[in-house]
This record gives sequence, C-alpha cells and structure tokens, in this order.
Amino acid sequence: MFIENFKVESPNVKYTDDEIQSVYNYETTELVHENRNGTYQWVVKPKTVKYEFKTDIHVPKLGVMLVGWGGNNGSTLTGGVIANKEGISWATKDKVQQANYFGSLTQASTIRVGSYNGEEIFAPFKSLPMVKPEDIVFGGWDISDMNLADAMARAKGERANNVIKGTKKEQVQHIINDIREFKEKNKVDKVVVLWSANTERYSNVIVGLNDTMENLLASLEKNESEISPSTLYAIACVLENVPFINGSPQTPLFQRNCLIGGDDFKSGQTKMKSVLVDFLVGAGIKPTSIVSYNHLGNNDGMNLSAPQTFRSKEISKSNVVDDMVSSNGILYEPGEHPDHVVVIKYVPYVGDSKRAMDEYTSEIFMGGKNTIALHNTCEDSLLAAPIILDLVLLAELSTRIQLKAEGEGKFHSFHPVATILSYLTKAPLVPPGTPVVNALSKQRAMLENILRACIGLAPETT
Ligand SMILES: NC(=O)c1ccc[n+]([C@@H]2O[C@H](COP(=O)([O-])OP(=O)(O)OC[C@H]3O[C@@H](n4cnc5c(N)ncnc54)[C@H](O)[C@@H]3O)[C@@H](O)[C@H]2O)c1
Ligand SMILES: O=P([O-])([O-])O[C@@H]1[C@@H](O)[C@H](O)[C@@H](O)[C@H](O)[C@@H]1O
Repeated sequence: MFIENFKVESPNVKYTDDEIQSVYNYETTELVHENRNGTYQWVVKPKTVKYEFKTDIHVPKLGVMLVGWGGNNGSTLTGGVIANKEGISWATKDKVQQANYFGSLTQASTIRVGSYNGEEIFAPFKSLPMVKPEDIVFGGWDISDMNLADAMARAKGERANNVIKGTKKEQVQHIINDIREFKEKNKVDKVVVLWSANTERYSNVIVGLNDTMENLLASLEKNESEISPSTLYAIACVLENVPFINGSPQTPLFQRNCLIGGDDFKSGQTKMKSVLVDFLVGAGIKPTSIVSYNHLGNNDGMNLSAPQTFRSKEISKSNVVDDMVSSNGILYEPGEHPDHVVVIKYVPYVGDSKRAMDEYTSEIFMGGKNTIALHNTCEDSLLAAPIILDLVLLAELSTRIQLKAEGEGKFHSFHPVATILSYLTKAPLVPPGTPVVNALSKQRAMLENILRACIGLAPETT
C-alpha cells in the first residue's frame, strides 16, 4: 500500500519550527588485526555509534545553472520540468502521454516505512522537505547561442559560437559574475552548478600544475593551457562557495571546500552493470569477461568518437565492477580481474536512441560457463535528465543537513565530497580514504538510510 506522507513519533525525533532533530544509532563494526598467542587473527568488534542529525526544513528558492544548458540533457530536463509544471500532455501513437518524472529517484520512487494489517506500507522517497522541481529557476551557459526550443530539437552538429573569451583567469571571473547576476536577478537563495557540457579529454594530476588549489590558482595566473573549461567552472564554484556537480567523466581537480559531486551520470549500461555484477558475484558466480558495446548518434556520441574524449568515458565506465570483484576473495585471486572491454561507436542515424549490447561470461559450478547477453535501447537524454534532477535536489538537501557523532563537540555538514550522490554517478567521488562503492543496491541503501536517519527511522534491513 502507498501513503503520501507520514510523521514519525519517537523519542529519537523532534520536529521544531525550523528543523527535524533526530538521534540515530549506527550499528557498525571495527576490525582489528591482533597478535594472539603468536598468531595474527582478524577480530571483528560490533559497535554502536550514536549520531545526532538536524535538518533545516526551510526549503530555499533554488537556482540551477547548467553548463551545456542547450545540450541534449540540459534542454530535455528544462523542457521536462516545464511540461510537468504546466501539466502538459500530448498524443503518441499509443496513448495520451502525461508529463512525469519517471526515472527520478526523488520524484518517482518509494521507501518502505513499515507494515499495517499485514501489508507493507510504502511512502515517497522524498521523505524530507525538498525543493520541488517546478520551483527551480534554471539558467546556465552554452558555447552555442541557440535558443532552448531549437536546441532541444537538435542533437548533433557544429555549434561553438558563444564562447566565454579572455584569459583563463578572466573566464573564471566571468563565470563568477554570471553566478552572482543570476542569483540577484532571480532572487534565489541558493545555486547549484552542474556540468552537463561535453566530455573533455581526461586530465591527469600534474604535480605543480593542478595538484593543489594553490598550484591551480598559480597556473590560472599563468594562463596555463592545461586547465580545462570544466576546471574553470569548478574553480569559480569553489571560490563562490557554490556546489558543483560533474556530469561528465573528466575530473576537474581542485581543493574541495564546498560541495563537489560526480563524476559522470550513471544512466544506462553502467547502471545495469552495477546491478548485474553485484548479483553474480554475490551469488558466488565468477564473471570472467564483460564486453560492453554501445552506439548512439547524438552530439555526445559524436564528441565521444574522438579518441581523447572516449578515453575519459572508457575510464569512468571501466572501474565500475572493481568493488564487487574485490569483495570476493573466494572467486578472485589477489589482483585478478575479469576482462572488461568498453566500446562506443557514433552512428548518426540512431540519434538519441542509444543501443547498448553487453556480454557477460561467468564461470559457474564445476567449470561450467554461463553467458548472458543483453540488448538495451533507450533515449540517452531521457535517462540522464531525471538523474540531473536528483543530483541537484539531493545536493541541495545535503547542504541543509548537519550531524554530530558521539564525542564530537559541534554539529557539522557532511564531508564536501558528496558520497551521498554515488548512486547517480558512474565514478563516484569520495573523500580520501573512503572506499568507492559502485554496487547500485548498496548505493541506494546508503542514501535511503541517511534520509531515514534524519527522521529517526532505523536503517532498512529487509
Ligand atoms: N545518458 C546520457 O545522456 C549521459 C550519461 C552520462 C554522462 N553524460 C554526459 O553528459 C554530458 C551532456 O550530454 P548531452 O547528451 O547533453 O551532450 P550534448 O552534446 O547534447 O550537450 C552538451 C552541450 O554542452 C555545450 N558545451 C560544450 N562545451 C561547453 C563549455 N565549455 N561551456 C559551455 N557549454 C559547453 C555544447 O554546446 C552542448 O550544447 C556529456 O558530457 C555526456 O557524456 C550523458
Ligand atoms: O550510462 P551508460 O549507458 O553506461 O554510458 C553512456 C555511454 O555508454 C554513452 O556512449 C554515452 O554517450 C553516454 O553519455 C553515457 O555515458
């Protein structure tokens, strides 16, 4: 059964006029490698850490500035939100289609809150006060000056006629001025910037050039050509203390003192992979070869046909099985890894209709082989647009949550590198020393359990 809303009554939660305060007992384990009577032994010690959360319930007026606003995803998201806001419907050959938010975790999925009369009860995933998509003020940048309506109809072709000019430093200042003007003009309380522009070639960390914020700022002074446009946007956001989310694979490198999320929307083939490989390895089956091919004909596909940009995607799409493989030392020797090949081809005719074909070969009982072949056809932008929405809404929400662990004196925000957004990205950015989790079910559980903690509900274990 589905219920629209609910309120938690518990000694662990208190609703005030300004915030939801909650207490959450986090059941975890501590591992020690101890020498006991001359033999080293792993000892697992279950422990409970008490956390306190407070969530500001005042939902701000939110501005979202998309870099690459006129692209396939930027224009599709904007059009989709307007269609929802205006309640637009249209005739298709099958039926009259209503605007919706299918594919959005925050808008179209549910969480289990308990049972009633023997029936499971589910409520909307957005169980905390969140910005409504229809209330977002959209803005942004594009190197093409085409209006959004025409841009939406176009998914390919030459376009750079609206670039920001000047030295790198001047460009950063230009972006900062744009953010300030946008805020002022639209009277928004907060802004989130999201890179939905084209994939850039992969940037390496070069010592002295981009390895620290100081070196990056010094390189900016020198107008160093190795600083990519996405890095310029990221620097501007860091300097303006505006959350920055990277929807493409290249990693803009900077000191992370304001919320940073990324990298690369986890929309189709990779999302499926982070479910399937988790299932196989979790079932004690050993994937030994994963061959992933896809072709598409939109501008993203054309851009990725350049070897340097394809390399960025290849990296973000390839690391996705690492945590699952390394979780099972019964199946894999140390350092052993399945053969994993990623291919992307540009086929203009199919446009936005991305085709993905995957072959998973695994070893099963007694040397048997199991081959699974998948074929998936789906509109690229219709997969990505709801993910962009979730990223900005969850990024905004996470800036309103404060927490404090037992023994910590003061409340503080989450770490600025937003692990909470992992579910939505192919190559999740995590703080140094934090393990990267790619398995989709774990990523969703982490996100859901944080939201549950904020309203004093125990983690979901079923
Ligand atoms: N399913 C998906 O669509 C999906 C999944 C994962 C990642 N991505 C990534 O999302 C990004 C956007 O995808 P898309 O299909 O909208 O691509 P697109 O090519 O249709 O749109 C990108 C837009 O960015 C603009 N642009 C390029 N460089 C810019 C710059 N420096 N500053 C401002 N604007 C710039 C272009 O003019 C274009 O309008 C791509 O990097 C893609 O790899 C997409
Ligand atoms: O999310 P996913 O389907 O694994 O990956 C996709 C790629 O396979 C595709 O070629 C690219 O154009 C999309 O931007 C996206 O990155």
